[in-house]
Amino acid sequence: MYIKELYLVNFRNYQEQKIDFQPGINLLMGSNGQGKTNILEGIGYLISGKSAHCKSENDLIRWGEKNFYLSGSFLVSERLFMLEGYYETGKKVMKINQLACKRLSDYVGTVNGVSFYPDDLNIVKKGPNERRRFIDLLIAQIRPTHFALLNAYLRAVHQKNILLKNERNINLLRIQLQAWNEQICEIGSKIIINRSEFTDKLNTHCRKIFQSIFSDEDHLDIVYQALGKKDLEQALQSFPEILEKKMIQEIERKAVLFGPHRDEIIIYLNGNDTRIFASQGQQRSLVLSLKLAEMEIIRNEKDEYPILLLDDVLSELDEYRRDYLIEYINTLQKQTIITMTGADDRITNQNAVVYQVSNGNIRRK
Ligand SMILES: Nc1ncnc2c1ncn2[C@@H]1O[C@H](COP(=O)(O)OP(=O)(O)OP(=O)(O)O)[C@@H](O)[C@H]1O
Repeated sequence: MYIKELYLVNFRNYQEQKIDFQPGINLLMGSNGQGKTNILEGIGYLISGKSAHCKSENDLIRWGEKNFYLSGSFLVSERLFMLEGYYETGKKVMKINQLACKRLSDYVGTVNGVSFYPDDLNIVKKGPNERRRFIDLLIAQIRPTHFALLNAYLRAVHQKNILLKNERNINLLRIQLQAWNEQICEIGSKIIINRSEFTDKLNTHCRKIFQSIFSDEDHLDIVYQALGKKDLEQALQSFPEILEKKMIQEIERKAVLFGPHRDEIIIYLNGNDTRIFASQGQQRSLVLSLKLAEMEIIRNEKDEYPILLLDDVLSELDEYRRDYLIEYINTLQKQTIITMTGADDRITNQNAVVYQVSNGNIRRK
């Protein structure tokens, strides 16, 4: 699959810009702060219906403007898809082939992409939130209903929180909490099952990739701990019981304390938690492995490689890992869009199309 054309209006530092991409390697070159990452952000937004970096879509609107519009034509299994995104405060419309989608779960998954930004290091370095987000986004690309499950689950948790804060009658509170717990259990179990399945897939691919970019002797293990349990069946069986047992604690604290929104995904390298013990270089190689594993998982499920978006990551890697990634891109021969501040012969020699990005303008070289 690949993006043929991108059109942006009032998106970040672009007033109006159209870009034609080629199916192979596309290099966006320019100095710092010119708008290279913003192009990847635009493509990523069209693919996922979400921003990779901004919590509020208002931040994506060009300063001084009231809305933004994006459109892209994509080729997927030789079929042409036109994706569009429009946003103004309080209104968001995502369209596939001119039809507006009611829910994000109706929109995602049409086109797939894997992006690698320098701050993706947080997937390994930071808390479980980042790893849950990573795996949830991966699942949603293949199984868009996962987004619907997450939304339904978060709504139930939100309602339960309101109840815990406001209901003073303890008997009434208990009855209502039981009803919410049943819902949380039902939806939460489906989320846990999806995450567990995809953690297994990640484990299989990531292990092999990490060994090839690091060393054969290193053993990687990604463990999804649902509800604090390492065993999936045990977690699912004990879910209702845990919620029942913890009810008193939740009433005392007036907050929802347990459920898959708190789950951990721990990445072990030779038995040690990589968040604490891996070196910066090992953490980078690990993120690279996770991203390339994501490529393989999507390819296996969709029979096509996703679009690869790389934001200035070559400069973040040491020479060996950089060579590995360049070799990967060159042999992959699929669409890759890379941002760089300076030319790298090993990429520019590979029939790459080069674009010069300068202050919100793009020119093909
Ligand atoms: N909402 C916005 N409206 C207008 N300009 C914006 C907006 N958000 C960010 N910018 C501008 O976009 C530019 C940053 O663009 P971007 O991050 O794409 O740069 P870059 O070329 O990738 O830079 P670097 O090489 O430093 O990563 C900055 O000049 C910033 O001020």
